[in-house]
This record gives sequence, C-alpha cells and structure tokens, in this order.
Amino acid sequence: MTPGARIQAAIGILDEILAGTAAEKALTGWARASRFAGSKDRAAVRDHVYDVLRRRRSLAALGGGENGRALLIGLCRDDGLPLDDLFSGAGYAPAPLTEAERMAGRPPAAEGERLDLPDWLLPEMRASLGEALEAEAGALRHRAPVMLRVNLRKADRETAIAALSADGVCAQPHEIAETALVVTDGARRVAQGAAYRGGLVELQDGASQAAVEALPLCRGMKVLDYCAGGGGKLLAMAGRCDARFHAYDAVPARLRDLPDRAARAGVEARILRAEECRGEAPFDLVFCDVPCSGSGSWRRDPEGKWRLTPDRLSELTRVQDAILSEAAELVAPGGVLVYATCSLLREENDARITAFTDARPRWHQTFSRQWRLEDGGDGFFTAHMTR
Ligand SMILES: C[S@@+](CC[C@H](N)C(=O)[O-])C[C@H]1O[C@@H](n2cnc3c(N)ncnc32)[C@H](O)[C@@H]1O
Repeated sequence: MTPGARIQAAIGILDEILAGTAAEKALTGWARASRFAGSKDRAAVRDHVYDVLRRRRSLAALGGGENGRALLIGLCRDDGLPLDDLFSGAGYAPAPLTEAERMAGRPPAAEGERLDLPDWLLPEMRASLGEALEAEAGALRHRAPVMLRVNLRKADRETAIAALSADGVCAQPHEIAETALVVTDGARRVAQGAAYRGGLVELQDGASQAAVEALPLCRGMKVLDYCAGGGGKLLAMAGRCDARFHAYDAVPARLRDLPDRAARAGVEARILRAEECRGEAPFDLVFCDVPCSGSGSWRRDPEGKWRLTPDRLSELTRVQDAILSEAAELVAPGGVLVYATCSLLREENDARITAFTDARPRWHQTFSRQWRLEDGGDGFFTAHMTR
C-alpha cells in the first residue's frame, strides 16, 4: 500500500469508530477485508488510528472537523507530514484537500483541547496531578513504550536480553523495576520469539512490575489474586517468590488464559470460585487489582479517555469499595490487603483507601505509591493495608 492508501484506510476505520465500533473490532474487520495489506501496512494503519485516538480533540481542532478525514488532516498538520502528497487523489490515496478544508482548522485553544482531555475531567485531573497535569496529559498523547518483565524463575535480565537479541528484539533494562526491560527495536517480533514463548519474558508495563516489587511477599505465603483477570500480576508475584498462589475473578472467562500463561512461566496457581475463596480463607495477602478508569494506561487504550463519564466513574468507585470490603474478609489477622489501579485519579486511589480505613478503624495503611508516566511506565497506584 502507498502511504496515501494507508491514510485512506485509517480514515475509513476512524469513521467506523466514531459511529460506535470498538477500535480493535474496526481494525480487525478492515484487516480481514483487505487481504492485499501486508503486516507493515497493517501496522502503519493501526498506528495512524491510535495516534488519532490519543489526540482526538486537538486533531479535530487542527483538522477542522470530527470525522475520519478531518482528523487525519489534523494528524498530518500536527506531525508535519506532507499533506498534499498524502492527500493526492492518486490511486487509493484520499482526494486532494478542498479550498474549504485548506481554510478550516485552527490551533487547539481550550485547555481540554490542548491537553486532549474531556472538559468534565479537567478538575479531577488537576486535583489529582497538580502541577504535573500538563506533563502527564501531554505524555498520554503519545505512544507507550513496549515493556517486558523478566521472569526471574527462568532468567536474569542479562540472559533475557541476550535471548531477545537472538530473536531480533533489542531491549534494555529500565530503572522503574528490577525486572523491567524496555524494547528499543523489534517490538513486533517479541510474541513470536523463543524468549517469550519459553517464558523468559512477559509483556507487562513497568509500573505494574514496580507495584509487585513493593509487595511484602515471603516464601510459603498463602496469596489470593482477587481480581486475577489474565493473571499478569499473579505471574509477576510468582516470578518473585515461591508462595502458594490462588486466583479468583468475578468473571471466570477472564481467567481463561491463566493456565497456559502459568505453565509457560513455570508457575502453579489454583483457580478458585467465589465460595472456594471463603472456604480457603484466610490468606496472608489478598491482591485487588480492581476495575478502574484505566486513566494511567490511556496511551494504550485511548478510547477509554473519551468513553469515561462522570456516572461511569461513580459506578467504578462503588465497585472498588465493594471489592475492598469483600476482600478484607479473606485476609488473615496481621495479613496484607493490597489495592491497585492503573489510574491517575485521586477519586479511585487515595480517596478509596481513606473511605475504607475511615469506615474500619482497625485497618490502617502501611504503604502507598502513585507511579506517573514521568516514571517511565503507565500511571499506577497501590496501597497496602493491615489490621
Ligand atoms: C484490572 S482487571 C485485572 C487485571 C489482572 N490483574 C492482570 O494483571 O492481568 C480487573 C478485574 O477485576 C474483575 N472484577 C470485577 N469485579 C470484580 C469483583 N467484584 N470481584 C472480583 N473481581 C472483579 C474483572 O473481571 C477484571 O478481570
């Protein structure tokens, strides 16, 4: 595909997304219907689509409209791409700009436009981030680094870097966590490589790794991952410590990948149903990686930024409180209840811990940390509580 044809494909996909189709579904649908597109074409089109979604408001201002074509015009203007070469009308490239399109478009003006955030969220973001708001919102407008976690059960960082290199993947240590690597070249080769398939590394953001590194894990501990999902945090815990791991999720289908991933990583984890969690309690450590706005990882899931509403945020905080309340019942006296989100919002982080401890004076917080994008990974929060 020519560069212009890739832009035209991104325009069509964005129009579908703006009409309500999820980005992944729209991209997959296009790829299936476009057998002529090679892997480089698919990657380039995907990058265009996600670059636009991260900067949807500012690009709408720059491009003079909120449809696929105007957003791509905005992207070309913002990134200094050769607009007239790409919108040439030749072959499958989009039609040349009309006079009206040439005149349309202006620099983003309002704060929400400049920062690429919904207006309603600005006060909460400012209260959460203070002076760091501009920098964090700015970082959310760019692509996230590809980060890997070295599985210490199978390799140290040097061995993992060498194995990745043999797969054609360049990676280097990242200071955010002692298991963290950042991929500097060949990211698309990771999942097919022997290092990944052999369980030496997992794809995991650095802040999640750092949060696991901060856990007071000990050999032989009885641990429950209460919102285990795909098991990313559980596997990270198991990579650090030989404990007795249990996994639960309110949506059992989300645990589907865990057995295979655990086998690849050389980890044993027992999957529990709700009643079994109560039967197996108490646990020395219960980890609650709760559902959240995902605001710390909006670089990877930029649709989330535009999907979040005040009602949805209130609903999430209710779920977060309920999960903490249920999970607290499963913690042994003197054990640790861990709360974690990939959110930058105070309302989902400190405010939930305060609500929990205010209502339960026997519990107190022993640790808390907010990672920001400036630390090199996604935004992530964790707090430990005990009684
Ligand atoms: C942020 S995701 C967990 C990601 C996972 N820990 C990982 O590292 O891959 C949150 C998970 O919480 C689960 N969940 C939602 N409500 C829950 C509840 N009331 N009790 C337990 N899990 C719940 C969701 O199904 C979802 O899988």
